[in-house]
Amino acid sequence: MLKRFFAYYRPHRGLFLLDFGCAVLSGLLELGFPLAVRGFIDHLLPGQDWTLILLASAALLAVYVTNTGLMMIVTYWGHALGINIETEMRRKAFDHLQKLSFRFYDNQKTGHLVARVTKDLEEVGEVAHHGPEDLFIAIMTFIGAFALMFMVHPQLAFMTAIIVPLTGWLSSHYGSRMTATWRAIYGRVGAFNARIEENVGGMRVVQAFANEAHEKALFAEDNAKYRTTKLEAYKIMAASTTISYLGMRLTQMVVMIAGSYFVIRGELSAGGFVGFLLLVGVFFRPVEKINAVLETYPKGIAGFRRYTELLDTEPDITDAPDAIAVTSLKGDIRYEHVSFGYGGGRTVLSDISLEIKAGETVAFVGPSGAGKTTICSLLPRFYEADGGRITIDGIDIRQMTLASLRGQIGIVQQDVFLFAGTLRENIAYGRLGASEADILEAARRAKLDAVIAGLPAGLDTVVGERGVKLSGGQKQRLAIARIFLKNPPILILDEATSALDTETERAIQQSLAELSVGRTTLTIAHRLATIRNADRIVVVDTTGIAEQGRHQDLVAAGGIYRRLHEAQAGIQQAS
Ligand SMILES: Nc1ncnc2c1ncn2[C@@H]1O[C@H](COP(=O)(O)OP(=O)(O)OP(=O)(O)O)[C@@H](O)[C@H]1O
Repeated sequence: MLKRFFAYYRPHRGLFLLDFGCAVLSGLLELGFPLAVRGFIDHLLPGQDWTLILLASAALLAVYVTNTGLMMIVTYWGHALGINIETEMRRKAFDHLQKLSFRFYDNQKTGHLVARVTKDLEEVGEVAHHGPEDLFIAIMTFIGAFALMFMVHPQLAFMTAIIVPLTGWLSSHYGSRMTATWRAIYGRVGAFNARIEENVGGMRVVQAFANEAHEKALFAEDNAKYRTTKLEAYKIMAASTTISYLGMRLTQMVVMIAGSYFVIRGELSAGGFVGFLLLVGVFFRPVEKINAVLETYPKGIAGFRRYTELLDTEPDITDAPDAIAVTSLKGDIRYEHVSFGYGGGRTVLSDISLEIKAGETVAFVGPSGAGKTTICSLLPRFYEADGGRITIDGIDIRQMTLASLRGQIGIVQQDVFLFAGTLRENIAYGRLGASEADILEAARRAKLDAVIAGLPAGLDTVVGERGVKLSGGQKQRLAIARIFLKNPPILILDEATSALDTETERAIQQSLAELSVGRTTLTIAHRLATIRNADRIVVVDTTGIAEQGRHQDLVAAGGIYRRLHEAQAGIQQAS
């Protein structure tokens, strides 16, 4: 994992060396300070020469200014290095999300995924900046301070060093506990992100059912779990900082007593004594650093693990190495012995074979859950068939690049997803970069022009999140306009109008019929009246394709379709 982490430094080698070099230099200058104090007390004070004292002070000032400059470089460029790495990781994570299939998203919570790309990577960025530098400086300062203490007074130095094993034990003990706790915290953050996301997204349902109290209780549970885990982390943090503080003060006491003894015996100068006490402070700085590291490292490591987990999720639907980019397909579709299940051992489609001619309109009907939507979802490869194959114009769809295949298929669903931008942006989603004239033409063909003309901001009207500011019919029209703009040879209309009132449905059906002209159309409808004119009706039930043919023929055949037809005709008469 470490190797994988450091690979991200490669493109920023120069920046890393600059940051690292400056940080090391700054650490060395800090290390020299106690020695300067020793020299000051032992050599300058007795001489009482103000010229020398002022000269030495000026030299010290120069060192301070240099160090300030170094620290500025480290603070800015070090963080720049961190954010560069974080940005690269975030780009990769987001790119990877685009490649993962419906099957992956079926099993994910949005909030968890959002946390991975935002908060997790922020922590990784922090570690990327501070990690190697802090560790190196901690070791350098530790060894450097000890060497200097040894130089000043070896016996005192050994007494101080007794504390070293304690420090080592502290860092490894608290380090592993903190990593585990931070992992848990991230899990909790993901859980309540998901909870908030779902609550806000589904607020209309929450309020419609007046289930606010239920939602509050669920959230309170997640929030309390987060609090408990965070308190656990703070407990570890408090213990480690207290112990290291106590360690330092105790060592200083030992040095005070033993140092006084050596000064009285004339074995240590006054300057050496003060310098040594300052060195004890420097010696303990790595311990403080390690405490800081204990806080940031585990967060970063936990974040990086979750990031790599995401990157390691192999996309299950990808382009074959020899896939071809298809353009202008005619739209002859064949399902050959296709089988499929969503997992868990249940087969949804078993040995389905079906041929649809270019330009033909085929309607799928049948009981709920029979697999009508599933049949259509396999065509753009939203899911991959487990057995058999699907071809368009004789080419296996797995031999086409995903982007080009999906570029040939337009989908209008009952639940239209709109982005929070303007009408213009949402229509242009059908063909990014389309001209104003093309967008207006598509809107006209989808009979959205009257709606646009009635809006003060016209095409620039903001539709609200998921298009909440539009009516169901308007959203459908927008979805149709998108497809007019995209102009694909194949259409999938998935229960596109079943949620609309009869009049709007009729108007939209007319637009859909216009959209279908000259395109191979697969349509799924619950209301048989809307598909009566289809070239062919395919009846799907749990056994597969039960019957197919034109409306009149199927009614005459007296099978499932006839029963469905009579049931619906009965309902319509009754209402
Ligand atoms: N993403 C999914 N993951 C797991 N199972 C699924 C998924 N989507 C559908 N199913 C299951 O597959 C079966 C077929 O579903 P499908 O949506 O294709 O039926 P349908 O005929 O279109 O139904 P409806 O008319 O109610 O929309 C159902 O039993 C359903 O529960």
